[in-house]
Amino acid sequence: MAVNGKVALVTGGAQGIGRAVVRTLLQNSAKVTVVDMNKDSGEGSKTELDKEFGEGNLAFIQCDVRDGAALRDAFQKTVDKFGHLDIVINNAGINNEKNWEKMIEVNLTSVIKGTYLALEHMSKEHGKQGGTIINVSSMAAFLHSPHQPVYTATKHGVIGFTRVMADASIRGDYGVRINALCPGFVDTPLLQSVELEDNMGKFVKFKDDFKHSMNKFGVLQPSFIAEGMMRLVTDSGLNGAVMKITCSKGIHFHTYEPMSV
Ligand SMILES: NC(=O)C1=CN([C@@H]2O[C@H](COP(=O)(O)OP(=O)(O)OC[C@H]3O[C@@H](n4cnc5c(N)ncnc54)[C@H](O)[C@@H]3O)[C@@H](O)[C@H]2O)C=CC1
Ligand SMILES: CCCCCC(=O)/C=C/[C@H]1[C@H](O)CC(=O)[C@@H]1CCCCCCC(=O)O
Repeated sequence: MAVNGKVALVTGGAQGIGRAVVRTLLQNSAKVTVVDMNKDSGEGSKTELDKEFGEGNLAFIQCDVRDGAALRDAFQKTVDKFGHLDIVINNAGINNEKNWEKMIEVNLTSVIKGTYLALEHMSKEHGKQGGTIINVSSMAAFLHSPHQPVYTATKHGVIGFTRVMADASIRGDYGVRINALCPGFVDTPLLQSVELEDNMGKFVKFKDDFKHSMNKFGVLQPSFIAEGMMRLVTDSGLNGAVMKITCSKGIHFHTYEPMSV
């Protein structure tokens, strides 16, 4: 898929990895809607990006992705403003083992909601033109920390759901490619959460273990993750792929044993 002229929706696009991919999409002449709960970050990011890429290419919609009606409205507003939808990146995520029910809602339930809403606006089963979806998981699904049981569970869930939906898209001729992206540690504000009892609960006493892991595995830049995302967007041969991005191996893919049946 060529990106120029395409319309993208990115959840959690106001900062971190999401903001990096929003900027890359704009650099490639896409129209973008940023869906994020943080009004200040979202409006600030829009102001900066409008200065760099001109007005009319970026919309910011304040929305908590857990609010299904608001998320549905954000998708519709995107289509109303830009005419169609081609790319959806379900990126919004948190690290909160203390309020783990909320974390499941954000990291997994909202990714499912975002995927289904994306299909409503892109799938040929709904008379649309096709498109591509990226769901953001984590390397925590392959090399986990004992201090992140529910974060790890949500990221495993994203992979499982994404792989099944990719198969469903083939079987149902949706015309939509659906892939997962699994970064290692990335230099964003999310990493600061390991220091906070409000986020880690009883696991906060193990924060030095995270620092050790970061030193051992290295910390990636958001722009590199955006590079991987753009490959998932543009490579029409990728569906059901699980892209891994690490300091040691760069951008690569997980391979699964073929199913025996
Ligand atoms: N930073 C890292 O080391 C890694 C991050 N990831 C994943 O990448 C994704 C992005 O993370 P980062 O950019 O690092 O985090 P971040 O904390 O820097 O940015 C996350 C963005 O999502 C927004 N957000 C959070 N909850 C929301 C909600 N309920 N509704 C709407 N927006 C919401 C925040 O306002 C923020 O703008 C997450 O899914 C995270 O789990 C995966 C592997 C490593
Ligand atoms: C610290 C807040 C969690 C958000 C960032 C994230 O998803 C971190 C994942 C790490 C998890 O906490 C434990 C890990 O080891 C994950 C990173 C694994 C990187 C593996 C790199 C392997 C390699 O380079 O070969």
